[in-house]
Amino acid sequence: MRMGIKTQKVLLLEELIEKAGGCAVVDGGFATQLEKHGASINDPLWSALCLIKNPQLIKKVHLEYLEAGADILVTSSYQATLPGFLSRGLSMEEGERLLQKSVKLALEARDKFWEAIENVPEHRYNRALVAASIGSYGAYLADGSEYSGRYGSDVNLDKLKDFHRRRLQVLVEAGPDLLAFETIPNKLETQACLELLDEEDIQIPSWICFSSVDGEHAASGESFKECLDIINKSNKVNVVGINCTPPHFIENLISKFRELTEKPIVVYPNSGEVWDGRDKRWLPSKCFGDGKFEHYAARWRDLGAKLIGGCCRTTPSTIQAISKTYRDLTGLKTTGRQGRGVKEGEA
Ligand SMILES: C[S+](C)CC[C@H](N)C(=O)O
Ligand SMILES: N[C@@H](CCS)C(=O)O
Ligand SMILES: [Zn+2]
Repeated sequence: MRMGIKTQKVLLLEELIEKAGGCAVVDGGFATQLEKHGASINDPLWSALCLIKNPQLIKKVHLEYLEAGADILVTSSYQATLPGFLSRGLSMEEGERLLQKSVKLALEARDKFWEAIENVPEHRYNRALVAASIGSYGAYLADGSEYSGRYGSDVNLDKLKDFHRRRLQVLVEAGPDLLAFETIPNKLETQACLELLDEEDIQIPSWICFSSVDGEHAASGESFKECLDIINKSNKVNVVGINCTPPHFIENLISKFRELTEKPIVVYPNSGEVWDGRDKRWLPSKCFGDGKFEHYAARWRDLGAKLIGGCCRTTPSTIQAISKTYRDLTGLKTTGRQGRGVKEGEA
């Protein structure tokens, strides 16, 4: 019997985690790295502006994260939305093409990198997977509400489903390996994502990641128990976790999630700086600063997280450090620039 696409893609993800020694590395702050290269994204479209203005820079950033050792690339579609593009005077077709392009650029970067590396003797990379980013409704609002979950009384389940539906369809048709729902701040949007995955009968794996501003609850203040109880009933969500949340909250949140779900856990926190949605800038971290990200990351792996990376204000050097830490812990030896993926004695 032929294996369904769902099973194939889930297997790809499981195999990747296994090949990486039990914990695969997600890339780091995508928008952050665009800015490091001089991109100006102080705009309602934020990083998605580069899909219009400088798509080649997007590919370059993906390649930098691959080079650093990322096993999973997250696409540039976090704040790429059809209403966002329409409000800039683009047509529906142009908007859909930009969404497709976000996946295409990541797939091209992955294939280019893998072609260059796969025949290099004793290379230590894994063939990366591409996760299509689906930022929350709050990301589209561009008012910082992905960190509060306060969407206003006019926003109900149907409105959130309408907002997400067409983008989800277009991204899936573009052929990513998985879907990454990012900075989901409340239970209502969780429910909307779950219903859409079912209604659209999505056949690729997905993760749902929450933001948290207190290290205990979802950003809205709702309990993670409420959010995870509904996710646990879905077989369309393969992995759950936290992104764009200060790193000093992550240890407690992994332990909490492990009590609340049997699904594998993904964490990719930010640097600890705090986004000021009104002034559109990062404010210095209040509590984070002494520990190094990769030392925290070793602990997150020990606690059982299966996918670990960085979000805003982390860079390829963060990812390279995490990748090296895991390799050392797993007894994976290095050759050349950046080795991962082959156990000592196997090479
Ligand atoms: C992850 S946040 C820093 C992205 C930007 C935000 N949605 C805004 O546009 O203000
Ligand atoms: N994938 C997005 C997440 C922002 S919170 C980015 O890295 O830009
Ligand atoms: Zn972020």
